[in-house]
Amino acid sequence: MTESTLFNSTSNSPLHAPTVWCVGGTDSSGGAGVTRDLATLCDLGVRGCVIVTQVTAQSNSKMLAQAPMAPSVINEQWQALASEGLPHCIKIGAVANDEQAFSLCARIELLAGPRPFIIWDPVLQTSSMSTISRLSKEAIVQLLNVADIVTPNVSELAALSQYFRNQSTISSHHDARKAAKTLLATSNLAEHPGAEKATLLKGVFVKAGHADWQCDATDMYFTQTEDVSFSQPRCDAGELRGTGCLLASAIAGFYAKDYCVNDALTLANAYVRKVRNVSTSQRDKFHHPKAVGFPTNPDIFPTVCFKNSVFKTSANGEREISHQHSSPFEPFEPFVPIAPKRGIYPVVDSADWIERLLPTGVNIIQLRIKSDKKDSGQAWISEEIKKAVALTRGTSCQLFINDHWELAIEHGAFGVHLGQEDLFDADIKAIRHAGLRLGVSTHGYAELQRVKALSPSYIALGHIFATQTKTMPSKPQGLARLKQYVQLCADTPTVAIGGIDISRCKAVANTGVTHIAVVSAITKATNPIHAYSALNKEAGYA
Ligand SMILES: Cc1ncc(COP(=O)(O)OP(=O)(O)O)c(N)n1
Ligand SMILES: Cc1ncsc1CCOP(=O)(O)O
Ligand SMILES: [Mg+2]
Repeated sequence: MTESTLFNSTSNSPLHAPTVWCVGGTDSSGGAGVTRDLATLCDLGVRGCVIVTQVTAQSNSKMLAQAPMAPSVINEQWQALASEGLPHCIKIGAVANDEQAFSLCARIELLAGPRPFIIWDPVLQTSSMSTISRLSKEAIVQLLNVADIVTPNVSELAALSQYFRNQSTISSHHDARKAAKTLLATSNLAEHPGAEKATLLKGVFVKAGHADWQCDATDMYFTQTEDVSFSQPRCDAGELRGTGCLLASAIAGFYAKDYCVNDALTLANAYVRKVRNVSTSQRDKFHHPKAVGFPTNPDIFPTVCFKNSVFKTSANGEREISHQHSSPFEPFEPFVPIAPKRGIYPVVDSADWIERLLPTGVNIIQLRIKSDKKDSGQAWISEEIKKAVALTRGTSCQLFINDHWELAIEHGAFGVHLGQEDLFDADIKAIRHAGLRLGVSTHGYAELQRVKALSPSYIALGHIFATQTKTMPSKPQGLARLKQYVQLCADTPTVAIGGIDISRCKAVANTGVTHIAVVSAITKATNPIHAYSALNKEAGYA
């Protein structure tokens, strides 16, 4: 076959079923490499395909022989797969040598149309300390420039980053961050003028495995603008083979299942914990991962912490961090939960609406005044909040104020509702101290695991369906995920929001969510009072 017919046979449309191509070496012992990748993907219900870069003859403790594939054999495997359509994700593991790396990168760069997400797990050595990847600086730069994320452990991060900086050891979070930022900087638009933004390295996920300075086991994810950490108590129950491959292939699998990157990282962390818990309880010297399925149990999920950097460009054009917002929430006393009675939660934009809805007996309501009305000025907003507080005082209606936490405290509202961004700026301690309740928005696993550390009065989960009310940066979550989130929230009350109307509210209530928040289903109804009662009844709350 000629080069052009090979490429003509490539379908650019992604395959329908979640699919991951695993590029890497075989491990005859079954502990690591593509052998491990396939077992992980199968456990997660994802189709795994392989492109073998080398065959290794190894036992649990020894490497006996290695045979790298010729680049032409790698190309043939690639073409065989590509003729059936592209996967959602390509996970690259051990690449034996430069020749293989250059050929793979050329394949990836030639992909037209929306590219699969590319995870490079830079496996350099086996756990028995045999080198399985010898790459030059040029090959590393090329791989960094085709990958979306790279997932080194601390030793691999040190080995990769030594080419680009003076320091080669990593013995603190600060070192890890600096090394990761160095890798991110190699993927630079200026050096690749033809490159589209979407093809640049987005993040470096540093696996906690060899981070001996940590008390907890904390995986660290560094992007250009954000640091995210995923912490679990360290698990001393023996060593498990192939955890690096397990974690990277789980990330690939969850991404292929259409989870956003931060959620795929959170789920993969929980998955590895579950595998560890189950697989290391036996008495074998070498533990091999067992199939455990999709993670659902709250106990195995990490605590997630976000740190956002705000950049400023200096006079000489260099971008530097001007300050950072962080959210390592101090251990708070839990916020008082909302009343346990399940119900419809109207979200409205004026005190007049609250006055109109109060006679229905509504027991939770939110005043959400956004930008168009903000033009009326801070004084107007303050007046509206004051009126709303006065209207609900002495009633059983729990009034939450969206965004304006200082005014909510000033006027003595029942509670405040804050989104993820709001949490960086709000004084959570002051809200807690003033005795207000706190509701928080989340849009997936990572955010949920972030806010659980706050012990809020309720956790909002959204958006469940497409909504016309607000432009959302995330995808609709749907009912299946909502059900999983409700389970993860355990005893904390939950609120579903986004695109919920009378035709959907029964199915939403059936997920076990304690409250259903609606904007347009009430404010755009011909008869809002009737709409409120009908929603409550349909959900089975009345
Ligand atoms: C109950 C409920 N859930 C989610 C939101 C959204 O809050 P946030 O993410 O801060 O976005 P804005 O409402 O401020 O646009 C909410 N208000 N209420
Ligand atoms: C404020 C907000 N946050 C997430 S979805 C949403 C709007 C929900 O409005 P609607 O009920 O009309 O879809
Ligand atoms: Mg907000």
